[in-house]
Amino acid sequence: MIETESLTKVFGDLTAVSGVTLKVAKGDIWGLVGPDGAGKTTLMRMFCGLIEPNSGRITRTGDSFGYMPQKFSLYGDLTVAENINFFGALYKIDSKTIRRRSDEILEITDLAGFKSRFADDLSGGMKQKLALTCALLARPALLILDEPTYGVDPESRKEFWKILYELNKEGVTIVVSTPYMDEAELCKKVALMSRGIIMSTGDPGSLKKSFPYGILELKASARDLDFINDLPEVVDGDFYGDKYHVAVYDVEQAKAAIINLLSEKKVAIHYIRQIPPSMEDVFVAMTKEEVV
Ligand SMILES: Nc1ncnc2c1ncn2[C@@H]1O[C@H](COP(=O)(O)OP(=O)(O)OP(=O)(O)O)[C@@H](O)[C@H]1O
Repeated sequence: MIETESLTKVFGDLTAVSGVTLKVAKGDIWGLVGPDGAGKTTLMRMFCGLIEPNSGRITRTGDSFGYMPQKFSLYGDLTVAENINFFGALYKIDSKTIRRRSDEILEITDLAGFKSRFADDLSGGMKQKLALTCALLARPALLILDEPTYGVDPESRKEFWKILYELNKEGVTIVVSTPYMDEAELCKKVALMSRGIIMSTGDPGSLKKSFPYGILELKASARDLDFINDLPEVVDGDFYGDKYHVAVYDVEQAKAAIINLLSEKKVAIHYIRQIPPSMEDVFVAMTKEEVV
């Protein structure tokens, strides 16, 4: 539904999107995953035709798409129903159709009981659901969502993703950007983006499978373990909560080297074990490779 070739967008001396070639197929839940400033919003704006690339090519098939920008402007002093009517009118949908469609969508998004509540009085998660409801009014075959769950609590994020899955089952192709790695796991296909570049694309399962390093999880008595990164056996190490994840070339060799080093430094090891890589492990290691 979207295909790009060597898409590049420059702002002054900053290349926000650099030579991006990708394909979003019909039926995808396609996730654009990367940290703040990676270039996700800029790329999505080009998907929507809101900004022009400096070079490269983009084609989007199908004429209907819904877009939920990162900063969606709901009207706080209008109710849920009034916001829906307002956006429906913007899409030039007649009021009877708006009512019918919004009733259906509000059922899916679980907002049916809140029609007369002012948008300002909704929780963050509910606001996002209302924004999604508005983006869905035109019944788009393609939905482009820019960080729809940013800053939303974990429970509401889960609910939001459930809705995305339902919509996808009904045939809506979904393009969604997120800085959250746990959400990357939920996509059918992901593109990992850092500093304007797409580092890798694929389904989360195969990205993890083709990950070239082993991951060791370590719990030890020290708060600072970054000296482990100096070992030649180690690709990269970082804290994940109270555990330390270390990407390594060879699991057994690295394990022995780490145990040795920690014993020299008199740091007690609670445990060290190999674990399967998460999307976050894959992303972090790829970002490091890119810097090197
Ligand atoms: N209109 C603009 N003019 C100048 N610089 C811009 C403009 N839009 C984006 N940028 C810069 O381009 C880079 C990528 O920004 P973009 O918003 O696309 O990233 P992002 O991945 O969506 O991150 P975020 O979640 O913070 O929005 C950033 O360094 C940003 O400051």
